[in-house]
Amino acid sequence: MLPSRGILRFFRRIHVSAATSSSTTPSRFPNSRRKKNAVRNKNIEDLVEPKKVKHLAAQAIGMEDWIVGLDKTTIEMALDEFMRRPMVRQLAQENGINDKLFMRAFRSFKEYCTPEDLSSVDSGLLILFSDISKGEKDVEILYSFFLDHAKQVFPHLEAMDDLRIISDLTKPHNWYPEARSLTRKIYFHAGPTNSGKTYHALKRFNEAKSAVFCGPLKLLATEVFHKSNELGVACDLVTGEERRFAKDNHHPAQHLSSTVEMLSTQMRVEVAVIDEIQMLRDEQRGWAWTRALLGAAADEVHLCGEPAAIDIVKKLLEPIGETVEVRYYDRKTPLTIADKAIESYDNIEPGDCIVCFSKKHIFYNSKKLEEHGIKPAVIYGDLPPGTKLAQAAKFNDPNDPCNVLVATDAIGMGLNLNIRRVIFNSCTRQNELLPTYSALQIAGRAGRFGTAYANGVTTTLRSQELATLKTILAQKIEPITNVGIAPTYDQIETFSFHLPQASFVRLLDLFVSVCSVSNHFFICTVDDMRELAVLIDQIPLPLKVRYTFCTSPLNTDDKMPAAAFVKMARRFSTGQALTYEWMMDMIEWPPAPATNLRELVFLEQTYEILDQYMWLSMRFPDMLPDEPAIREASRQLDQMIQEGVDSFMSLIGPGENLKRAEKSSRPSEPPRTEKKSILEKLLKRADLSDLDLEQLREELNKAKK
Ligand SMILES: Nc1ncnc2c1ncn2[C@@H]1O[C@H](COP(=O)(O)OP(=O)(O)OP(=O)(O)O)[C@@H](O)[C@H]1O
Ligand SMILES: [Mg+2]
Repeated sequence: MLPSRGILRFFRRIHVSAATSSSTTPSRFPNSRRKKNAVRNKNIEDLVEPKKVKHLAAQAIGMEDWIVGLDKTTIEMALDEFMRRPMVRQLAQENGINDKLFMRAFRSFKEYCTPEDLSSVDSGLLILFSDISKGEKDVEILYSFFLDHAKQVFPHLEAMDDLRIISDLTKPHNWYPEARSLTRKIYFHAGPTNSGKTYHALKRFNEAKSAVFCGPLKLLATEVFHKSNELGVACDLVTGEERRFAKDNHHPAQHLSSTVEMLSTQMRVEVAVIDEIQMLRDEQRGWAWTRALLGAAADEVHLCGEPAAIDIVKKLLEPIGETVEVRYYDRKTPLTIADKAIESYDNIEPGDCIVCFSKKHIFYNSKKLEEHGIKPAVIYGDLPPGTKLAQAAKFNDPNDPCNVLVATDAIGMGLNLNIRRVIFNSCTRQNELLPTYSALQIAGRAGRFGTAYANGVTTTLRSQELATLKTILAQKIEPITNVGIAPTYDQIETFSFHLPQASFVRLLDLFVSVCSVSNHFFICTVDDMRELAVLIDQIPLPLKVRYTFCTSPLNTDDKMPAAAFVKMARRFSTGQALTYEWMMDMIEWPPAPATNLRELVFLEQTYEILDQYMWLSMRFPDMLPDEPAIREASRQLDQMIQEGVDSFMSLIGPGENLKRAEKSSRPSEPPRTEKKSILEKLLKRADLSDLDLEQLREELNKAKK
């Protein structure tokens, strides 16, 4: 969730109005990192902290006479007997105290009943112990005292029923009254990549009187925004960080292109397009597609995506009584798998795109290409949008000498680039084999209809991976059975009323551990949101502000942006506005142009901080009032980064340590671990490719130094 993905990496982006209204919009989410929801696997008893129960100050007069002969040992014996009774355990279970909690509560109870000075114990209890020691009462009589004590130790027990009701996420279709007031017509444009799914949905988008497009990427939303306006259909753009108007903010257009997280479920339109609907399955961002599917308040909802999502979409809409009309499309141009891998950079041709899953490999391949006289365009997730667009435009321009692209799978969704051949640098991402749907998405970028190269080809860089790619691509895409879901802010807030002492981090953990979802859903990963929450846990902020801060798409793995995030939260908490001057002072503006990769990464991270400002400014314009000036600074920075990327070769340089640059990059893309020492590999086999030889040369040179 976070997803991010996800309860919650779940929430990556929050709706624009969320900070100012009590909207039921869930929030957040994620960037492309994939993490498991560690919190989800914990039980509530692992999360709650026992509270210390104090003894009463005053005691009943004459107590000493009633408890003559009672001592600590007698009490301990009675308690141990109590603890062993099956009936006691059963009663405890019925009160929500499972075995683990029972033992923790029991230990506390025992400690409470046996202090150094027995007279500080509750007199009613002492009398019971006295009666038990005389055989006048059974130990089970202690249960009500134990239960009271357990509720003081674990206050959540008192509110358990309420907490379960609040965190019941089993009927998410009921969260969207606006959509439920309509009988929506749902169309599913299904087919492989490059089959015209988005094209057909966008046709309806442009024909309609009012419409919203929900895309998976900022780049795609921006493409739709530009294309619609070029067609004469006035269209605004909304992403997490920006709102652009076809005309001006006094005249919002009837058409809106946005990233899926930004959809307002209160906005009534004729047509809603939800692109890449199979993203419902995404561990971090899935919640945003589920929310859009159930919550888009449109007469017609057009879904575009893999046929693997058809059944689950039908199931999700069943309780609402909405039916789905499926329209199938075939791929418009052929896509073939090459017989041979690339093997040598000498075999790189115009229209080639090398797809890598880490920045290190982006840099490595760019360097190699430039050594072979090829100057590639470069696209990866951390680049600012202006740089990405400029690189894509350069690559797409038939008159530009740049005709080779090196990119991460950031290009994997819906984009139309002039690629003839998609070359996989590797078939594994984060040490896991690429899933078939992901490999098909990426390979599907080759041979886009209407581009210079109609016949798409895919292959690998190294021959030993080609068979793996073939196997992956030959597999059937499994139908999607579960979709992501995330709670709304209101649910978290109500939860907090019952647990006023709990910090926000604990609140999140408790929510994830208690909440219930039905069969077709999973809670998106909360980890990214939680990481942000941990950073600012000690800073006093109202819940809604804290929540909003934590739903921002900031990457906490990068130290510099994380530190800036804390400083911004701290300043916010003092009630002082985050001004342009303050921001510039904090980031020591202006930065120097990058002369090496590390400095380029520094610029990217500075950009991330400015981006964070713009994101927060959309939600708290009064506290972050200088968005225009910050945007201008971010534009300048985008330009500097663009120049840096354009002169990649000089940045990488012969002695540049790619590992060091990678270290500062997102660990969402860790280095490949399967890349063993080439010497080890050679020991196992006899064939040697050019790439192997080059790697060997490098390793030997390094060893020499
Ligand atoms: N009928 C058509 N006439 C003209 N151009 C078309 C037609 N259908 C598709 N195209 C163009 O072909 C390209 C691929 O189409 P589109 O982006 O709709 O494919 P898709 O199925 O959505 O692919 P993906 O799964 O990768 O998102 C686009 O540039 C689109 O404009
Ligand atoms: Mg598409």
